[in-house]
Amino acid sequence: MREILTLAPVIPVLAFDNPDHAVPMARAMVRGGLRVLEVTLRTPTALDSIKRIAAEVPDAIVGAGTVLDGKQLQQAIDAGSKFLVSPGVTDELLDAAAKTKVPLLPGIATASEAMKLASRGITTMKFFPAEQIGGAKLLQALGAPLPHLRFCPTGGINLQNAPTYLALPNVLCVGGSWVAPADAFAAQDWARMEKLASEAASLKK
Ligand SMILES: O=C(O)C(=O)C[C@H](O)[C@H](O)COP(=O)(O)O
Repeated sequence: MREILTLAPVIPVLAFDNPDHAVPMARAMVRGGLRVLEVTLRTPTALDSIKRIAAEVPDAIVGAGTVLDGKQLQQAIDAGSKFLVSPGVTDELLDAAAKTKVPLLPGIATASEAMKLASRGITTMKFFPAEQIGGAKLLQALGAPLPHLRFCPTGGINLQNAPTYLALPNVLCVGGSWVAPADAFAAQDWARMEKLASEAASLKK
Protein backbone atom coordinates (compact mmCIF):
# COMPACT_ATOMS: atom_id res chain seq x y z
CA MET A 1 0.00 0.00 0.00
CA ARG A 2 2.83 2.39 0.81
CA GLU A 3 4.23 2.03 -2.70
CA ILE A 4 0.92 3.14 -4.22
CA LEU A 5 0.48 6.03 -1.78
CA THR A 6 3.87 7.48 -2.66
CA LEU A 7 3.15 7.77 -6.39
CA ALA A 8 1.34 11.14 -6.10
CA PRO A 9 0.65 13.67 -3.31
CA VAL A 10 -3.12 13.47 -3.85
CA ILE A 11 -5.56 10.61 -4.47
CA PRO A 12 -8.75 11.90 -6.09
CA VAL A 13 -11.90 10.41 -4.54
CA LEU A 14 -14.31 9.94 -7.46
CA ALA A 15 -18.02 9.08 -7.43
CA PHE A 16 -19.50 8.27 -10.84
CA ASP A 17 -23.22 8.50 -11.51
CA ASN A 18 -22.63 7.76 -15.18
CA PRO A 19 -20.04 5.08 -16.03
CA ASP A 20 -19.48 6.77 -19.40
CA HIS A 21 -17.71 9.51 -17.46
CA ALA A 22 -15.20 7.15 -15.88
CA VAL A 23 -12.67 6.84 -18.72
CA PRO A 24 -12.56 10.54 -19.76
CA MET A 25 -12.30 11.52 -16.11
CA ALA A 26 -9.50 9.02 -15.40
CA ARG A 27 -7.64 10.25 -18.50
CA ALA A 28 -7.98 13.87 -17.31
CA MET A 29 -6.58 12.95 -13.88
CA VAL A 30 -3.65 11.06 -15.42
CA ARG A 31 -2.91 13.93 -17.84
CA GLY A 32 -2.92 16.27 -14.83
CA GLY A 33 -0.39 14.04 -13.06
CA LEU A 34 -2.61 12.06 -10.66
CA ARG A 35 -2.35 8.37 -11.49
CA VAL A 36 -3.79 6.81 -8.34
CA LEU A 37 -7.60 7.04 -8.41
CA GLU A 38 -10.14 5.97 -5.79
CA VAL A 39 -13.62 5.21 -7.13
CA THR A 40 -16.08 5.04 -4.25
CA LEU A 41 -18.62 2.22 -4.21
CA ARG A 42 -21.25 4.74 -3.12
CA THR A 43 -22.90 4.76 -6.54
CA PRO A 44 -24.44 1.76 -8.33
CA THR A 45 -22.19 2.33 -11.34
CA ALA A 46 -18.93 2.23 -9.37
CA LEU A 47 -17.91 -1.35 -10.20
CA ASP A 48 -18.57 -0.81 -13.89
CA SER A 49 -16.56 2.44 -13.72
CA ILE A 50 -13.62 0.62 -12.09
CA LYS A 51 -13.76 -2.09 -14.78
CA ARG A 52 -13.68 0.46 -17.58
CA ILE A 53 -10.79 2.44 -16.09
CA ALA A 54 -8.80 -0.75 -15.43
CA ALA A 55 -9.34 -1.86 -19.04
CA GLU A 56 -8.96 1.43 -20.90
CA VAL A 57 -6.61 3.68 -18.90
CA PRO A 58 -3.45 1.63 -18.39
CA ASP A 59 -1.53 4.51 -16.78
CA ALA A 60 -4.10 4.84 -14.00
CA ILE A 61 -3.91 2.79 -10.81
CA VAL A 62 -7.55 2.42 -9.92
CA GLY A 63 -8.83 1.35 -6.53
CA ALA A 64 -12.20 1.05 -4.82
CA GLY A 65 -13.32 3.28 -1.95
CA THR A 66 -16.11 2.83 0.60
CA VAL A 67 -15.47 -0.92 0.77
CA LEU A 68 -17.61 -1.85 3.76
CA ASP A 69 -17.65 -5.66 3.89
CA GLY A 70 -16.13 -8.86 2.53
CA LYS A 71 -18.61 -9.12 -0.32
CA GLN A 72 -17.83 -5.63 -1.60
CA LEU A 73 -14.12 -6.32 -1.19
CA GLN A 74 -14.40 -9.34 -3.51
CA GLN A 75 -16.56 -7.47 -6.03
CA ALA A 76 -14.04 -4.61 -6.10
CA ILE A 77 -11.17 -7.04 -6.72
CA ASP A 78 -13.12 -8.82 -9.46
CA ALA A 79 -13.70 -5.44 -11.16
CA GLY A 80 -9.94 -4.87 -11.36
CA SER A 81 -9.22 -2.73 -8.28
CA LYS A 82 -5.51 -2.46 -7.50
CA PHE A 83 -6.20 -1.29 -3.93
CA LEU A 84 -9.13 -1.03 -1.55
CA VAL A 85 -10.13 1.78 0.80
CA SER A 86 -12.54 1.68 3.71
CA PRO A 87 -13.72 4.55 5.91
CA GLY A 88 -13.29 2.31 8.97
CA VAL A 89 -12.36 -1.21 9.92
CA THR A 90 -14.13 -4.43 10.88
CA ASP A 91 -12.83 -7.92 11.62
CA GLU A 92 -14.76 -9.19 8.60
CA LEU A 93 -12.94 -6.75 6.34
CA LEU A 94 -9.53 -7.55 7.84
CA ASP A 95 -10.13 -11.30 7.50
CA ALA A 96 -11.18 -10.91 3.87
CA ALA A 97 -8.21 -8.64 3.13
CA ALA A 98 -5.79 -11.13 4.69
CA LYS A 99 -6.80 -13.66 2.02
CA THR A 100 -5.93 -11.43 -0.94
CA LYS A 101 -2.83 -9.74 -2.28
CA VAL A 102 -4.73 -6.54 -3.16
CA PRO A 103 -3.80 -4.08 -0.40
CA LEU A 104 -6.42 -2.57 1.92
CA LEU A 105 -6.23 0.97 3.29
CA PRO A 106 -8.59 0.90 6.28
CA GLY A 107 -9.71 4.08 8.02
CA ILE A 108 -9.03 5.06 11.63
CA ALA A 109 -9.96 8.04 13.79
CA THR A 110 -8.39 7.12 17.14
CA ALA A 111 -5.17 5.72 18.65
CA SER A 112 -6.98 2.52 19.67
CA GLU A 113 -8.16 1.86 16.12
CA ALA A 114 -4.66 2.50 14.78
CA MET A 115 -3.16 0.15 17.39
CA LYS A 116 -5.66 -2.56 16.53
CA LEU A 117 -4.64 -2.38 12.86
CA ALA A 118 -0.95 -2.37 13.75
CA SER A 119 -1.50 -5.53 15.82
CA ARG A 120 -2.82 -7.16 12.62
CA GLY A 121 0.27 -6.08 10.69
CA ILE A 122 -1.28 -3.06 8.96
CA THR A 123 0.86 0.05 9.39
CA THR A 124 -0.58 2.21 6.59
CA MET A 125 -4.03 3.69 7.17
CA LYS A 126 -6.53 6.27 6.08
CA PHE A 127 -7.13 9.04 8.66
CA PHE A 128 -10.83 9.79 8.33
CA PRO A 129 -12.67 12.16 8.40
CA ALA A 130 -9.51 14.22 8.76
CA GLU A 131 -10.71 17.81 9.13
CA GLN A 132 -13.75 16.92 11.21
CA ILE A 133 -11.93 14.83 13.84
CA GLY A 134 -9.08 17.22 14.57
CA GLY A 135 -7.12 17.73 11.39
CA ALA A 136 -3.35 17.85 11.04
CA LYS A 137 -2.89 18.66 14.75
CA LEU A 138 -4.52 15.40 15.78
CA LEU A 139 -2.52 13.43 13.23
CA GLN A 140 0.72 15.04 14.39
CA ALA A 141 -0.15 14.17 18.01
CA LEU A 142 -0.86 10.53 17.07
CA GLY A 143 2.57 10.40 15.41
CA ALA A 144 4.37 10.94 18.74
CA PRO A 145 3.46 7.60 20.37
CA LEU A 146 2.89 5.81 17.03
CA PRO A 147 5.83 6.96 14.86
CA HIS A 148 5.94 3.74 12.80
CA LEU A 149 2.48 4.30 11.30
CA ARG A 150 1.79 6.15 8.04
CA PHE A 151 -1.45 7.81 6.96
CA CYS A 152 -3.48 9.08 4.05
CA PRO A 153 -5.77 11.74 5.56
CA THR A 154 -9.11 12.17 3.79
CA GLY A 155 -12.24 14.20 4.52
CA GLY A 156 -12.51 17.95 4.14
CA ILE A 157 -9.11 18.32 2.48
CA ASN A 158 -8.55 20.82 -0.34
CA LEU A 159 -5.74 22.62 -2.16
CA GLN A 160 -5.44 25.16 0.67
CA ASN A 161 -5.19 22.85 3.69
CA ALA A 162 -3.41 19.90 1.98
CA PRO A 163 0.12 21.33 2.49
CA THR A 164 -0.26 21.27 6.30
CA TYR A 165 -0.94 17.53 6.17
CA LEU A 166 1.72 16.80 3.54
CA ALA A 167 4.34 18.51 5.72
CA LEU A 168 3.85 15.87 8.48
CA PRO A 169 6.37 13.00 8.50
CA ASN A 170 3.61 10.41 9.06
CA VAL A 171 1.61 11.48 5.98
CA LEU A 172 2.30 9.77 2.64
CA CYS A 173 -0.37 11.58 0.60
CA VAL A 174 -3.87 13.03 1.04
CA GLY A 175 -7.20 12.02 -0.48
CA GLY A 176 -10.05 14.25 -1.56
CA SER A 177 -12.94 14.90 -3.87
CA TRP A 178 -12.09 18.55 -4.52
CA VAL A 179 -10.43 17.78 -7.87
CA ALA A 180 -13.75 16.46 -9.19
CA PRO A 181 -16.44 19.03 -8.36
CA ALA A 182 -20.07 18.18 -9.12
CA ASP A 183 -20.59 21.12 -11.48
CA ALA A 184 -17.57 20.14 -13.58
CA PHE A 185 -18.94 16.58 -13.77
CA ALA A 186 -22.35 17.89 -14.85
CA ALA A 187 -20.70 19.97 -17.59
CA GLN A 188 -18.32 17.09 -18.47
CA ASP A 189 -15.59 19.70 -18.20
CA TRP A 190 -12.59 17.36 -18.31
CA ALA A 191 -10.20 20.22 -19.08
CA ARG A 192 -11.12 21.93 -15.81
CA MET A 193 -10.62 18.69 -13.91
CA GLU A 194 -7.25 18.18 -15.59
CA LYS A 195 -6.27 21.66 -14.37
CA LEU A 196 -7.46 20.87 -10.81
CA ALA A 197 -5.51 17.61 -10.97
CA SER A 198 -2.36 19.35 -12.13
CA GLU A 199 -2.58 21.92 -9.30
CA ALA A 200 -2.99 19.03 -6.86
CA ALA A 201 -0.14 17.07 -8.44
CA SER A 202 2.22 20.00 -7.95
CA LEU A 203 1.76 19.93 -4.16
CA LYS A 204 4.99 18.96 -2.43
CA LYS A 205 5.25 15.87 -0.29
O1 LIG B 1 -16.04 7.06 0.43
C1 LIG B 1 -15.20 6.74 1.28
O2 LIG B 1 -14.68 5.62 1.36
C2 LIG B 1 -14.80 7.68 2.30
O3 LIG B 1 -14.20 7.27 3.21
C3 LIG B 1 -15.14 9.06 2.18
C4 LIG B 1 -14.26 9.86 1.26
O4 LIG B 1 -12.92 9.54 1.36
C5 LIG B 1 -14.49 11.26 1.60
O5 LIG B 1 -15.85 11.53 1.53
C6 LIG B 1 -13.77 12.24 0.73
O6 LIG B 1 -13.85 13.41 1.44
P1 LIG B 1 -14.09 14.84 0.80
O7 LIG B 1 -12.84 15.16 0.04
O8 LIG B 1 -14.32 15.70 1.97
O9 LIG B 1 -15.29 14.71 -0.09
